Amino acid sequence: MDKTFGHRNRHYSTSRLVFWSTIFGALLMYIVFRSLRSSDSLDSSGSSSTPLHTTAKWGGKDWEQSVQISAHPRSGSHNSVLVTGAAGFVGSHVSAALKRRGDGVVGLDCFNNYYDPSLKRARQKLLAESGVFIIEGDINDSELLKKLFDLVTFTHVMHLAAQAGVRYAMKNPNSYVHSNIAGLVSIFEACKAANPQPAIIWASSSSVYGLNTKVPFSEKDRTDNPASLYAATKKAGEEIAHTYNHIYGLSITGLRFFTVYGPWGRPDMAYFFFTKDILKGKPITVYEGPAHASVARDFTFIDDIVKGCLGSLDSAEKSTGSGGKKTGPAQLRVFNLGNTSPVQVTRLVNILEGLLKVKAKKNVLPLPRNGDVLYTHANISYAMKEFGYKPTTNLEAGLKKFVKWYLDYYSVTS
Ligand SMILES: O=C(O)[C@H]1O[C@H](OP(=O)(O)OP(=O)(O)OC[C@H]2O[C@@H](n3ccc(=O)[nH]c3=O)[C@H](O)[C@@H]2O)[C@H](O)[C@@H](O)[C@@H]1O
Repeated sequence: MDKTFGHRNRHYSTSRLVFWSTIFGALLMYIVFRSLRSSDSLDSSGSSSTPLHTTAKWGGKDWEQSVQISAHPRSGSHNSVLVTGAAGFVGSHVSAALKRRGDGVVGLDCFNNYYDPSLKRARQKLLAESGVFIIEGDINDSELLKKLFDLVTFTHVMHLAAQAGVRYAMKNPNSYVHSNIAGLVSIFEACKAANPQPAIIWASSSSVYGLNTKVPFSEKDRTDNPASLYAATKKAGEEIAHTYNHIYGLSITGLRFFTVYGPWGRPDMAYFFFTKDILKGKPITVYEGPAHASVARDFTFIDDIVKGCLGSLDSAEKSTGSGGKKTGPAQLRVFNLGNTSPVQVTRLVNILEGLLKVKAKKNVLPLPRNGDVLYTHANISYAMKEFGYKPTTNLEAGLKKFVKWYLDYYSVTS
């Protein structure tokens, strides 16, 4: 009886083992499958993990040589610029423009999977062809930054690496703190310790104006009504800039970009995925404000933004610190870089329909409380006065260039 029971018991234990092994195996496969999926680019539902997947490859003799060659200015220029986020939308355009005019340029990018990394790789390839080397690494890697500043005397840091996107901040808040706050501090720390210290130009955002209703937005306006965590991290960045300027004598210029668009743009932005979805015949969601109020943006074309970035770099004064100590007051500026001509999102859709020759399937929905604001409009007189900033591309002309690029790029690679 005992034996039988014992045997039955053993049999029961074996089947229990098989049962639990199967469950455990299935669970393991599910976890592996999920982690593989999350290393793909962000899907439209925005499901993602924290932190975003990145790549880091640096160090060694060949690497050091590539950095130094890339940093070397051509005759006529004395600038060696570190561009963070160089494989990103604005970063790649700015790197190319700096290189074209003879500045030495070293890029830094973590190639994370917030959106399709193959687009970042394609930008990297183009930049490599024009002699810009992009380091694969994280702006939070202080060891890497130290090594870089030991290798090169940077005259400027164009800090464009960031966690972008207004609505995604609700899905992955920590990625904003990691890149836009911790990452910014890490860059400032490296710059403060460098000798001589570089001047810093960095990307803030029009979103710092948040729920302000007085338009056009001026740099003199208060910015203490952020509508998204993204905006709050950019606003925090502006305050952090103030302290590094005040304590260490770093020359710092913040640029408040207004909804930048154009060729090689960001797939997470509305104009980009509207184009994709309209071409596929998929419905798009167009937000509207209370009482059917139109939502509008001061859409700014990338070439105008590049001119603004170069203008602010060229007008930046030197930092005054040395050996981590301030020796005198240093420049601290914030500029709006917009188009100063807001356009309704419904109009943006009409322009795309015309360019793509496809009618959009529109779902009009009330603006969800997801960080979006109703309206943006830049007053650009300060940038105009300081370095002659003057945008010249309207939305029709800019979207025409974007659509041309989009059709070329995706028919070649897909
Ligand atoms: O100006 C800025 O500083 C910001 O501009 C953009 O943010 P946003 O203006 O929200 O750009 P999109 O996400 O492309 O949205 C553009 C417009 O389309 C609307 N939209 C967006 C998505 C959608 O499905 N439907 C829709 O109507 C939004 O409400 C918004 O009015 C960038 O994504 C931010 O990284 C940047 O900092």
